[in-house]
Amino acid sequence: MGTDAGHMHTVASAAVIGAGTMGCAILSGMLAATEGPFAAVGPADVVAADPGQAHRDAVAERFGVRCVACAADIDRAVDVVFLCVKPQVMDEALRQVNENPLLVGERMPLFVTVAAGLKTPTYEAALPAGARVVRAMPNTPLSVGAGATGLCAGACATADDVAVACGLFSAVGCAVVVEEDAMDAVCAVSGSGPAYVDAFIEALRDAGASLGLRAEVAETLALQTVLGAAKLLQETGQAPEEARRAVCSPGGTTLAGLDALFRTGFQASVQAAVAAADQRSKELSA
Ligand SMILES: NC(=O)C1=CN([C@@H]2O[C@H](COP(=O)(O)OP(=O)(O)OC[C@H]3O[C@@H](n4cnc5c(N)ncnc54)[C@H](O)[C@@H]3O)[C@@H](O)[C@H]2O)C=CC1
Ligand SMILES: O=C(O)[C@@H]1CCC=N1
Repeated sequence: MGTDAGHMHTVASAAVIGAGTMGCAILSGMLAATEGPFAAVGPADVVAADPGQAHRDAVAERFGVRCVACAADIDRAVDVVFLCVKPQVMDEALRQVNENPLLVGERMPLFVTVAAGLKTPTYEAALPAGARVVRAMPNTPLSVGAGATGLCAGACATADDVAVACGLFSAVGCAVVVEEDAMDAVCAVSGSGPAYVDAFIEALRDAGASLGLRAEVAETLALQTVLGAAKLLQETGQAPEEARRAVCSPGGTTLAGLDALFRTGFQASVQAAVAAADQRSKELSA
């Protein structure tokens, strides 16, 4: 990595191992970045590795980056390697990284992993001693530039390494740094969170349909309401409690609705969902 005048490390080249949903979101973020550590990275500086020919063709076409079948085939040294394969095949992907002297030689890249459940010591044990690892837990809205990512540093990662990883995830949403023991909670809140919000939109749509709205109309209204409520909070900086009160007229419809929502256990349901996901994340990483 080079150092610019502001002493912030800049990235000149990167590899993405696993060009699926997350890998493509990361490719898109790094190639679109006009500021931050990835600002200078262009398609010619990036290589993607994926065993799926269809994936490779799609990625080459969409991003104009070079594609190879696996990490062992990467034919250049890079500054950062993003590990974006499923946890179940991470062993194999790391074995292929280890087969490549350009990736595990004297000048090792920074490794940034997005796999759920696998802890940084797992990577540090699989890679040569001294490997710098940053673990990230993004979510699916990353692919539309609106991700929420929690990150933590492995034992050998430097503050600059964390800043580099944050720079990427901030380009496609927001990024927060946490201790590794908080990663299960991050997974439970924001990693899995888009699915809870989807379930809420489904429920709001179905409730509207049960009142006689056409399902498409109810879905359009439910979706835009969730998007709009989140945008209002983000743009005004209001607390959700405050924004919620602004919707409520005394003796009006919203208070009647909220009363029923809370009486029937909405907060307890969300609490239970996050606790169950946190527990499952702990089991998966045990
Ligand atoms: N989908 C989600 O909501 C989230 C996923 N994650 C993590 O992101 C990682 C990737 O997930 P997705 O992108 O959703 O999966 P995906 O299935 O869309 O992409 C994985 C890609 O890895 C490729 N692959 C398999 N073996 C490989 C190998 N040895 N070398 C190179 N590529 C290989 C597959 O062909 C596939 O294209 C997972 O570890 C998951 O835990 C993290 C946060 C949220
Ligand atoms: O469901 C899962 O296990 C992964 C982690 C966060 C989102 N998807």
